[in-house]
Amino acid sequence: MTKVIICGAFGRMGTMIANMVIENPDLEFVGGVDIREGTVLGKPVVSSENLAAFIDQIRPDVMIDFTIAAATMVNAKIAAKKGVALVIGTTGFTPEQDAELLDAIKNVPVVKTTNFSVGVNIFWELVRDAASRLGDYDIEVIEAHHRHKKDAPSGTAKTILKVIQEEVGKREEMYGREGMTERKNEIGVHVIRGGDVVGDHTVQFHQNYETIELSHRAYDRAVFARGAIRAAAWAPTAAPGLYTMKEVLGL
Ligand SMILES: NC(=O)C1=CN([C@@H]2O[C@H](COP(=O)(O)OP(=O)(O)OC[C@H]3O[C@@H](n4cnc5c(N)ncnc54)[C@H](OP(=O)(O)O)[C@@H]3O)[C@@H](O)[C@H]2O)C=CC1
Ligand SMILES: O=C(O)C1=N[C@H](C(=O)O)C[C@H](O)C1
Repeated sequence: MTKVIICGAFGRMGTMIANMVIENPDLEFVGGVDIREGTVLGKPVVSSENLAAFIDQIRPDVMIDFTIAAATMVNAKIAAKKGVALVIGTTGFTPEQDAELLDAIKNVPVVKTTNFSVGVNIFWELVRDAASRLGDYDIEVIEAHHRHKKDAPSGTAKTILKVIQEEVGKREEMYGREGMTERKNEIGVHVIRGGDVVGDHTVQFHQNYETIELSHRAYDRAVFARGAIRAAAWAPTAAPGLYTMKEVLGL
């Protein structure tokens, strides 16, 4: 049985993942980490200050992290120092934070992706294919999320931009437009926040007289949670290193 701890255990993703872990015969939910201490599904939840001692006592195989970037910078480093495999879903890292984190946790297997849904992992490949063929089209990226989301643009949108840039060459990213904004050879990026939108991502390719639009829409956080669970079962079996869902899903 793979022993799992969840960082961000009281959060939207954390609670959903905890409920899926207890339903999975190959995984055992042994506790959590969050800002407040307490319990989730009868298991202890500790704060960052007590995480190292908690790991010594509980000896988890893997920590799943869905928090905020500043918290991951602390908690993932503690877990990696103790040899615990990592599944990281948190988004909103600066490029500097990302580089520092990945260097600090390179001694353990790490599955880190901005989106754990199978559909989005396929969607990124469709976007790559379209961008490789439509490099002379005007490209716009649009994402929408619930009113509580803290980071913008979404991690998934940042990955979309990276994929497009890899195919069409480096273009300036234009975040929203206001005033006199004649279009240049740029990629437009637009962020919508409201209500309980789970996560929508659209890429538009415009040319005179035609538009091609690719969209992914998540209707339930279960699509992310399920992917994180698959990654948690897989990560402790892998050699130390950085992986994405491509390796977990065998894409
Ligand atoms: N990769 C993917 O597939 C997905 C990624 N995400 C990402 O996951 C992250 C979390 O999303 P979501 O669950 O909606 O957010 P929530 O705000 O619901 O959950 C985050 C939890 O982390 C807690 N937290 C804050 N600081 C710390 C800390 N220092 N140590 C431990 N816990 C802490 C929060 O506490 P408090 O509320 O008290 O601040 C909260 O309970 C976001 O970055 C989001 O973008 C989300 C869905 C899918
Ligand atoms: O915060 C969210 O909710 C989500 N965050 C991830 C992101 O930033 O891309 C993934 C998903 O879109 C939901």
